Order: sequence, then C-alpha cells, then structure tokens
Amino acid sequence: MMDGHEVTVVDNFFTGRKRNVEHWIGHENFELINHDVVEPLYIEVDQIYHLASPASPPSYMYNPIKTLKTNTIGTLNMLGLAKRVGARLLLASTSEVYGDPEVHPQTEDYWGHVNPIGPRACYDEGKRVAETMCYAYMKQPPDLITENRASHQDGKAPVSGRKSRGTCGAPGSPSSVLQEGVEVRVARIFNTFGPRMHMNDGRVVSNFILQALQGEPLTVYGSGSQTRAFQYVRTSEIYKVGNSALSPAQPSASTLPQKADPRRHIIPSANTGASSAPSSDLVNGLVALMNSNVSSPVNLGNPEEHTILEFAELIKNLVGSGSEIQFLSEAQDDPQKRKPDIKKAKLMLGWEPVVPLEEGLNKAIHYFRKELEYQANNQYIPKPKPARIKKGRTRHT
Ligand SMILES: O=c1ccn([C@@H]2O[C@H](COP(=O)(O)OP(=O)(O)O[C@H]3OC[C@@H](O)[C@H](O)[C@H]3O)[C@@H](O)[C@H]2O)c(=O)[nH]1
Repeated sequence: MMDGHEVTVVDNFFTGRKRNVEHWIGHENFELINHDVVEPLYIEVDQIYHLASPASPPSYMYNPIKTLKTNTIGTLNMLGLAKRVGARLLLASTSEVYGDPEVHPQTEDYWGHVNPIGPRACYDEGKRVAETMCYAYMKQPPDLITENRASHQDGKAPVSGRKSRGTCGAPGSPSSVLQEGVEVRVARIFNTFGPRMHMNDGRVVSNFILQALQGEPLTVYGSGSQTRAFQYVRTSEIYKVGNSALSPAQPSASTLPQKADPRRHIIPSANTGASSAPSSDLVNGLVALMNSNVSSPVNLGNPEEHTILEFAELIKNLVGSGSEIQFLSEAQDDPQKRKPDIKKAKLMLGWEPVVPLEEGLNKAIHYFRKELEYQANNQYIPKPKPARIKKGRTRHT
C-alpha cells in the first residue's frame, strides 16, 4: 500500500483478527472483505497472495475437513479468479509438504515423506494438492508450446503471454486446456513467528513465550530433541500503547502515495498484517517471489537450526523467566528434523533472512508482553443493564 498498490484483504477470521489490520481501515488503498475462499470470489485484481488456511497444528487439526476444503476448494476458487482476471497467484505452501523428512536440509527437489492418513494430513496433503492444482492451472496450452518451439526454430523470441482458449473437450484437443496458462508462484514457508500472532495460536514460539512470561512451565512435546529453524515475519514495528495498543504507527500524510496506482493485490489471510515500516524476512521473500520469474517452488525460511529444548532454554533466558520445563508426550507424526536449504531463494531471488533469531524473539516477547497487558486492561465486563422501564401506552378509559 505504501508503494501505491491497492490491497484487498480477504479473511474469514477463523484464525485471524480484525485488530491485526484495523489501523488500515479508512486508508484509500485498503479494503477488507469478510469472506471465506471456500466460496467463489468475484473481484478485479492483478496479483493474488493466496495465504488462506489455518497454519498452526492445533488450528488445522481442529476441523480437518474445513482445512482440506480451504486448501482444495479455496485454492481452486483462487486459481479460478486468477484465470478469470489474468492475475498471477502466489500460493503460501509449507515445509510440511516434506513431512517427516529423510533428506536434511530440505531442498525443493525433495518429494517428501508424508503420512497421508495421519492427523497432520489435512494440512500436509491439502498443501501438496494445492501445489498440484497450481501447476495444473499453469501448464502451457499445447498450441502455445508448439508455437514457442516453432519460433525458436525460426530464431524468433519465444512467445509469452496467453491465448484465448476454447471450451473443455477431449484430452489433447486444443479445447481441453481451459484451466491452463495461469502464472503461479509457490513459496514453501518454514516455521515463522512474529508480532500479531494469536495468543491461542498453539505453535511453539507463542506457547513458550506466553508460558515464560506468565511463569508457567514450558511444555516440550517429546524429548525436545526434534529440530526446527525459525524465521521472523517482518521487522521495525513501532507499537503505541493506549487505545490503539499494539498497532504500528499510522503512516504520516507525507508518506502516503499521492495517487493510487490502479494495480490491485488481494491477500486472503489475517495473519499478514500490514505495517508502515519497511518489511523484511518472510514478507520480503513473498514479495520478491511474486515479482520474480521463478514459477517452481522456493523454500523461504531461516536455516539456523535448534532443538526444541535449546529453544525453550533460549526463550526462558530472553524473558528472564524462572519457569520450569515440562516434558509432555510426543505429538503424533511430529517431524523430527527440519531446516530449509535456501540456496535457490538466495540465487534466484537475492533473498535471505536478515533478522537474527534473538532479535526477532525479543520483538515477539515485547509484543506478547503488550498483548497480556492489553488483555488484562480490556477484559469485557458486562455492565448491569438498567431495569427496563416499560413505556406504557396511555390508557384510555
Ligand atoms: O507447546 C509446544 C508446541 C510445540 N512443540 C513442538 O515444537 C515443534 C514445532 O511445533 P509448531 O507447532 O510450532 O510447528 P510445526 O513445526 O509442528 O508445524 C509448523 O510447520 C511449518 C508451518 O508451515 C506450519 O505453520 C506449522 O504447521 C514441534 O516439534 C512440536 O511438537 C512443543 O514442544 N511444545
């Protein structure tokens, strides 16, 4: 928005909150639509960041059918929208497509090790089929490939862009390619954290920070020897405390774009938030990928790997908490090792995370501390209703 793009955020608020974006309401480049991508959406856009789907294991396991619908029907709807309006679509895929990996670190060409009937399958397999759908919609129409080949042989530049297509027909006929030709980008996002995570998110970063801040035991599932690598979502948050607690500072009039650019972007998720400050890490990676010519999947993550137990100790120290560490039973199908190989992102996007883990964690700790304060000060206490005085009708005798 600060670059002059018009942004439409589409969210069903299943795991998101209006509070994450409310500071933008009223901005001329911002629109918020309460909509579930499982239903078709008819708007005009030229880029779609398809971020919809609960991402935390407790949230996506809460209603596996809904998670599957969001990742399948929701993805089909977004691809259908992309095709109708000629938009480019970026899918937020996940490191979970690699399952409990047998290859370490995970490179994009690894096919993964996923239990298709386990408790994580609604998300893992949902995202895997979402990727499949993207590439089915991207496939170039055969006639265009033939033209490209012919023009190569002629020594002419390959043809880019689209052609008008016919209706569905027999396989192989020109009319069988109705769904194809959509430009797609696929980001495989590894564990991410940062401000505006929900207090009840249930992922390890928010759990450990909130437990440490409240002096509760830090709950480690299993032995804690499983590893993860955590990336920060974005940087330079400026928080104001008061009635607009936890919102970044509003952009000043001088930083507002003079004239809205006709380009429009749609972001179907609540968890992206928006900031007047420069963004970094995951957000930069997504924008760089969207605007690149890389159509194959790209890992976006921080390769600094730690065991979950090390991570618990680190958070305890950063918070300065005396909390104990409590070992609970292992989560079923929990990936034992995870670390992204980000050579491709570095080479093809010139992207790598820049926020060191401790700096990112300190920002997240600051955010959750403020959230706890906010919660304590903004408890909803119903006011006793004054007794209803019936406005009696004038009696006529
Ligand atoms: O309280 C907790 C929570 C989690 N954990 C452990 O911490 C590790 C990380 O768990 P999280 O719930 O944060 O996230 P996971 O790595 O399991 O899944 C995540 O992976 C990548 C993303 O695409 C997804 O958003 C999310 O599914 C797991 O080994 C989990 O068992 C704890 O030990 N204690």
